[in-house]
Order: sequence, then structure tokens, then C-alpha cells
Amino acid sequence: MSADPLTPPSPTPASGRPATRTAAVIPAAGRGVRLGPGAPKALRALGGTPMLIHAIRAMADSRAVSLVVVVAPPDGAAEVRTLLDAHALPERTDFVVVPGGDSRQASVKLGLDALPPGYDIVLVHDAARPLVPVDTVDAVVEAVRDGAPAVVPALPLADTVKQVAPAPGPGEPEPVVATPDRSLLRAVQTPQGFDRATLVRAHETVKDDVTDDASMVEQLGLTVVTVPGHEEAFKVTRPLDLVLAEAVLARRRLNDGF
Ligand SMILES: Nc1ccn([C@@H]2O[C@H](COP(=O)(O)OP(=O)(O)OP(=O)(O)O)[C@@H](O)[C@H]2O)c(=O)n1
Ligand SMILES: C[C@](O)(CO)[C@H](O)COP(=O)(O)O
Repeated sequence: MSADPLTPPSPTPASGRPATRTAAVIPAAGRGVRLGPGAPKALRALGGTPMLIHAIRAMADSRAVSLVVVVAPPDGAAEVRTLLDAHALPERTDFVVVPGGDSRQASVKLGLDALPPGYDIVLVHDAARPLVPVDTVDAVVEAVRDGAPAVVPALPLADTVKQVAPAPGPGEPEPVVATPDRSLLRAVQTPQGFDRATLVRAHETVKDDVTDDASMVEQLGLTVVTVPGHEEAFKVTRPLDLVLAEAVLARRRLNDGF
């Protein structure tokens, strides 16, 4: 019988592939300005449970993930540790909590700095994507295990996209300058998965402002590959996203019979 490819390895893996251990870094230090006033977004409730706990469970539900590093709001690390103690989480998963930084990029770097040795695959997953299915997480891990240095879950776009130029003056409309070929565009999600050494090098090398970690790896000249994303892995960004997340969660609970 062949070894389950997602279970953390024994010292001599039966698969013939090198042993790998996977950690997830969850940047959760954002304010959530676009969601509106209130607690930091990751600590706001979804179905009565903080969004961050959903995101942590989504990572810990993967049998591949044996460590989760939570990057808490800068002044909220103690509160996050209390939250972790108060919620049921898989016992086989270890947790580390560190305070975050001023940008997502800075927060991810602080999470990476806290990673102990022995983990050679790193997932970076937004706390703001609380409902990513475990199959998506596993697909990302598998693609990294298969040799990709960087992997992103990606979905085709539902809308036609326009490139615009800046408005010529205040109150004037932006002119459309191009309509990119949508068939070659993808909306990317998290978790994004990386060979650890590649991700660390990217964060040490790239100093431009970026919105995701994979684009830092692209700047190193390495190839980033996609796996199919999932519509339920959407990011809770604006108030309507929270309405949708509540509906998705309610449907799941109904289907699961509780
Ligand atoms: N300084 C920051 C900013 C963002 N994030 C995290 O990065 C993820 C994606 O960011 P986004 O959804 O844009 O969250 P916010 O920055 O909180 O949103 P906004 O721009 O509306 O304030 C979130 O899990 C967020 O907590 C972070 O860890 N540290
Ligand atoms: C990382 C990300 O979720 C991938 O889609 C996204 O880039 C975060 O962007 P944001 O501007 O911080 O929401």
C-alpha cells in the first residue's frame, strides 16, 4: 500500500520523495478598514466564531499541516493566544502567535521569522479567507511537494476587465485604454504554498510593495504555478462579503446536520 502523501512523514518516507513538513503562516494583523469600523477584521465573528479561528481550522484540518503561526494584530497577541485556548483545535497541530506589522508583507515576514527549523514547505493564508476548503489546501501542498517553488490557487474571472488611464482632471471620467484577454487572467487566492527557502529569499530580497507573496517569488525570476481555486475561498473584504460568508457557513452547517 502506498503512503498517504499528505500525512507528515516518517523518517524514511515510503513514497520515495524527500520527507517534508508543512507549516502555515496566517497573517491576521490587518485592521479591516474596508469592512468598516469595529474590532480588527480577523477577530470579528462569523457564525459566532472569530474569523481567525475559522481560518486556523481550515489550515489545521489539512493532515499535511503540523504547525500554524498566527500573526496577530500588533497589540493583540495575548488576546489571540486566549482565543486559541478557548476554541477546539486539532491536538496534532502546534501553534505559535507573534505580533504583526504595518503591512501584510511585513506581517508575513514576522511570521516567517518565527518559524522553527524542520519545516520545508510554508503556506501563507489570509485570516480574511476563513472558508477555504481543505481540498484546496491539500492541492497547494501537493503541488509544492511535487517540486513547484511557489503555488497559488486561482480562478478564472467572471467579469470583463478594463485597463484605465488616470482621469485627466478632478471629476472627469477615467478613459479605458485596453481590454485584456480575460482567458489569460486569473484571480488568485490563498493559501499560497512555497518551498520555504524560496519564500524566505523572496522576503529578504524584494522590497517593493506587493499584495501577495507569490509576486515576490515572480520577482526572483522563478515560475509560480496555479492549482484550481475555490469560490468559497473568497476574501472577506467588504460588508457584503461577510453576508456571503455567513450564508456559506450556514449552508455548510445545514449540510453537516448541526
Ligand atoms: N498589516 C497587515 C495588513 C493585513 N494583514 C492581513 O493580510 C490579510 C489580507 O489583507 P486584507 O484582507 O486586505 O486585510 P486588511 O488589511 O485588514 O483590510 P483593509 O485593507 O480593508 O484594512 C488579512 O488576513 C489581514 O489580516 C496583516 O496581517 N497585516
Ligand atoms: C494575498 C491576496 O489575498 C491574494 O488575492 C491579496 O493579494 C491580498 O490583497 P489585499 O489588497 O491585501 O486585500
